[in-house]
Amino acid sequence: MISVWNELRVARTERPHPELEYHPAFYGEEQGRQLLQSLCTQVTWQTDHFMAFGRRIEIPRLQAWYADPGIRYSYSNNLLQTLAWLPELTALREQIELACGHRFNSVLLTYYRDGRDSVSWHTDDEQELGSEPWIASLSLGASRVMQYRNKHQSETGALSLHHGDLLLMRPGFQQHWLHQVAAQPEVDEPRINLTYRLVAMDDSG
Ligand SMILES: O=C(O)CCC(=O)C(=O)O
Ligand SMILES: [Fe+2]
Repeated sequence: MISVWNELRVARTERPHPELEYHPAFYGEEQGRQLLQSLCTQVTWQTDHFMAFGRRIEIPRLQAWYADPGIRYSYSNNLLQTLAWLPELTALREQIELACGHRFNSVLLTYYRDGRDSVSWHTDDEQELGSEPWIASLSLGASRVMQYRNKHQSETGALSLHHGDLLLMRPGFQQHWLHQVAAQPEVDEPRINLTYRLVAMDDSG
């Protein structure tokens, strides 16, 4: 597969680093609007929960998980229900694989209904992703800020992710950095983020 990433611009952050590759407007404006619209209505959005201090708390966003047969994925002890691929998501997967020269077998969709929805500091370092994951993240809809901070030093950064932008997180990013999309109460439009991942097959049956 030919990688086109060498033609792309690296994220313009306060201090750009080699573990992020940023391709603004990877997806066209109108094409993106149509995809956003169709995902809003066709995806089986799930409300997930986590346990804290003995209480079951709803996470502040909706999610959906699409993957090849045999792939199972859980985070924070939540096993995500695997849905069968929608044609739109398969087409996008091919486009993204071609652009970045990496294979993906699953996608986590996150629906931020408005600026009150968020995802707090975390790293995508589940065991199933292996030690050196490539994760491709496409943003649709409202612009939101992704912040990241180094796990070992005080270094931080932020990136404004706009409609149609593609961000490739290289191996090393999950190992050394945490990231979050904090609440931005002034945002009243929805946003969908898709993170394509390569998850190891579950052999446990
Ligand atoms: O919404 C984003 O840009 C990031 C989402 C994220 O961190 C994730 O899906 O793991
Ligand atoms: Fe993440």
